[in-house]
Amino acid sequence: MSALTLQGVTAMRGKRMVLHGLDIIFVTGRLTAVIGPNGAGKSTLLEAAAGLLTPIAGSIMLGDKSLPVIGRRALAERRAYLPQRAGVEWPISVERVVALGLTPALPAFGDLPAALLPRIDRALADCDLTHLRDRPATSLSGGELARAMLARAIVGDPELLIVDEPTSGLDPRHAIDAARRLRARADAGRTVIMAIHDLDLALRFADDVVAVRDGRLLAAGPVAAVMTEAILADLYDVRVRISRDADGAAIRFLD
Ligand SMILES: Nc1ncnc2c1ncn2[C@@H]1O[C@H](COP(=O)(O)OP(=O)(O)OP(=O)(O)O)[C@@H](O)[C@H]1O
Repeated sequence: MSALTLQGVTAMRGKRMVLHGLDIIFVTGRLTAVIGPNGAGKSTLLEAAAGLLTPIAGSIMLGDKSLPVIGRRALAERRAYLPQRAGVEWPISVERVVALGLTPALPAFGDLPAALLPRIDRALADCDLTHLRDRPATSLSGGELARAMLARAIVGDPELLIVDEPTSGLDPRHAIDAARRLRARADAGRTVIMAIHDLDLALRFADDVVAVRDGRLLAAGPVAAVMTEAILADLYDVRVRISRDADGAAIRFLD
């Protein structure tokens, strides 16, 4: 299992410079939350980390090899990426959508190998989708579809799991379940990276936090070191209070 190391990563979107020389290590066996205001560059950072956006400068290494050296095919077998607005264009079943996460492990033609079916069953159950498995994915609610997309990302048990806003649109029960799933992948030794706006979930479930503002690293490190009132106030430009009680910590944004 391998850490993901970014060195001096600079990236553009169209003609705009969006990431400016980022140095970050995403540690194996840890769940890292990427936080920051809208437009900070979180999705761009995740796309670059997934090898789907090529930086104009800097390097990204998975273990001791850079992503271009690993190559697209081998990378597809080792990492899964869930984009922010994942959607389905065709009315294929939820089960089929989840099975797409196994594509790198599938033969090019024919039915799904029976040996892979238990993995699909497990991912469907983990994301509370068993009762929806035969439904066309195009008929799902936004939150149900988000759960199907998360199931697709985790079904292959990738060593590098990168998810962009995995809890967006989910009700509290399913959001907590999703965060717990990602936590479990990290506990199983995978490198897990999630961009997230729900800071209470980040505080509760993440090990490390990477705070990005204007395409630059504002802070990175263990949750307790980064999710402080001072750093969050600086990051979001709003007053912040973190209150703690027997049930844990909660973040309040003040005017
Ligand atoms: N195709 C594009 N062309 C030009 N600029 C883009 C493009 N895509 C994104 N951007 C810009 O890049 C910057 C970073 O966008 P990005 O989606 O990475 O931010 P983010 O932190 O994920 O935001 P959010 O929290 O709103 O999802 C933003 O200013 C955005 O407007």
